[in-house]
Amino acid sequence: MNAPAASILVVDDEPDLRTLYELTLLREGYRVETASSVQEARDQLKAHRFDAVITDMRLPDGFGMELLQDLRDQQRRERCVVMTAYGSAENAVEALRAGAFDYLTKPVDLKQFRSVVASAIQGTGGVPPPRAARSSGSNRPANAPAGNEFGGANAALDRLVGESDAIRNVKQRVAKVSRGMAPVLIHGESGTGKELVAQALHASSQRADGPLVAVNCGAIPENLLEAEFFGARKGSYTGASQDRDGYFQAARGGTLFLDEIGDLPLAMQSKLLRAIQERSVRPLGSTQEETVDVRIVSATHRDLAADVQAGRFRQDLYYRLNVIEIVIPPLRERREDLPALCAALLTRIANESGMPVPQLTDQVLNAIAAHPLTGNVRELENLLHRAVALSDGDELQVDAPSGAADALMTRPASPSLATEGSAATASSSAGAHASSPADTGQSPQPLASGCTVPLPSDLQAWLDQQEREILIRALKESGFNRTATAARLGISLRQIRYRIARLNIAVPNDQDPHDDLG
Ligand SMILES: Nc1ncnc2c1ncn2[C@@H]1O[C@H](COP(=O)(O)OP(=O)(O)OP(=O)(O)O)[C@@H](O)[C@H]1O
Repeated sequence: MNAPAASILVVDDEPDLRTLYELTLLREGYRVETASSVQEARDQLKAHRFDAVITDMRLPDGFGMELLQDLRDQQRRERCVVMTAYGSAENAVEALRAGAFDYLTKPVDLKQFRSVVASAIQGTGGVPPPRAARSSGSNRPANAPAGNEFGGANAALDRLVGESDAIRNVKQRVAKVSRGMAPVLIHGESGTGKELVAQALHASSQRADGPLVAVNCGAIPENLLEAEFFGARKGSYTGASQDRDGYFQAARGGTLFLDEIGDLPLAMQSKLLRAIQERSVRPLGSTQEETVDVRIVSATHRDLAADVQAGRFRQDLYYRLNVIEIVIPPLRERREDLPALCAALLTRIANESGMPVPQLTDQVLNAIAAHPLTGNVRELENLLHRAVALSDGDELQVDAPSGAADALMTRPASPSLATEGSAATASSSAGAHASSPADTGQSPQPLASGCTVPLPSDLQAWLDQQEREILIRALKESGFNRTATAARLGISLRQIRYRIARLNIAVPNDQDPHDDLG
């Protein structure tokens, strides 16, 4: 039995245009009703359910936005596409922010019209005609739930670990805005999970079966940007031996994730803006425009508003990309997520290396929490990778943060500062009192008075040098016996080996009988 074709309500007060849209849609195989005013549209919506509503913005008795508002207030399933006058970017952005699925600019390009309608009815339950389904670039049957390829929308959201209010908000926002075409700008420091959020947006959208193309805008040489983004025809530049698609073409029917968007040079920003506005691109060396149906998600760690002020980023592009903003706060502002994140990351790391999941004890958690983790979840992930690599059996060995190393270097005589537990003293510097685990994650304590260490211009090199000198001294004093040196400094054998290797210390043949263990 064939499912009924998708049904669409077209609202426009100009009879000629209404007829044009109606005929176009009927020819595509949809069922179509029309209305010429807000009131007529309301009557139609009272009497029928549709899959999509396409409405002009200006109507004789009100605005298309009112219909959009009605649909939202009544929690109706119809997706709404708003038609706005050419050049009124504000209206389009306002409509998207208010929950419109997408917008079209007048005079409407019929090819674009068909493609936008096709993507609006995807996943609504209404069946798109075969031709429209093809042009949308998706292989998924119209009524299949979104998110199949990535294990479902929920699975994608579950990968975003954290129970803090901040992460909860992020997840709610992803769930709310994923179904629609509104561009999303994700803002967060490096390593906070921007790419993960982009993946969740894609997987929760009706485009989940289409491609997700991720581009690091800062990593592409400037002279290749245009060809990489828009494609190139054979012979259009030296080395272009055949036609090739760009990111826009590759992302057709899916999502284009533009990471580090703030790194895009100004000239390319203009070209990108044009592609987004026109929904079409012209490959290098081609005379033909190609329509592209992609959703744009971008990300940045920069303050783009400040970049706009400073003239480094185009205001109109910022406005276009930032229709919906998702902010991911740094890890230091959501320390309560640490236990869940550590557990999830450890499970992932252990599974990847085919080993049992190590135990996450309070002591280990405290040692991890002692790190300021300015590199956010990525740094946490690296720390756990190292902890697993250095672990003695089930026991995770968490590196002391460099602040603690500082304490270790300047007070080698105090064994209590060099024990495993000293990781919790991360935030205290030389001479400062060891803080309790509850102090973790706070800003570094000031140096105790009387400490006259000159400020190094390269902290890491300085710390390494101190560590090196201490290790060499302790090794010499124990006759280059690594086990004894490790015991003397209160660290494990594995850790001392790791440090000796890291600092490239040449140790004469060690006759330590334990040394070849592990
Ligand atoms: N909430 C989270 N739950 C689970 N894993 C996370 C979370 N946030 C980040 N990660 C993991 O941390 C690592 C870094 O995340 P991601 O690459 O998404 O960050 P990013 O903000 O895009 O970084 P950058 O700006 O440096 O590109 C990834 O391995 C990711 O899976």
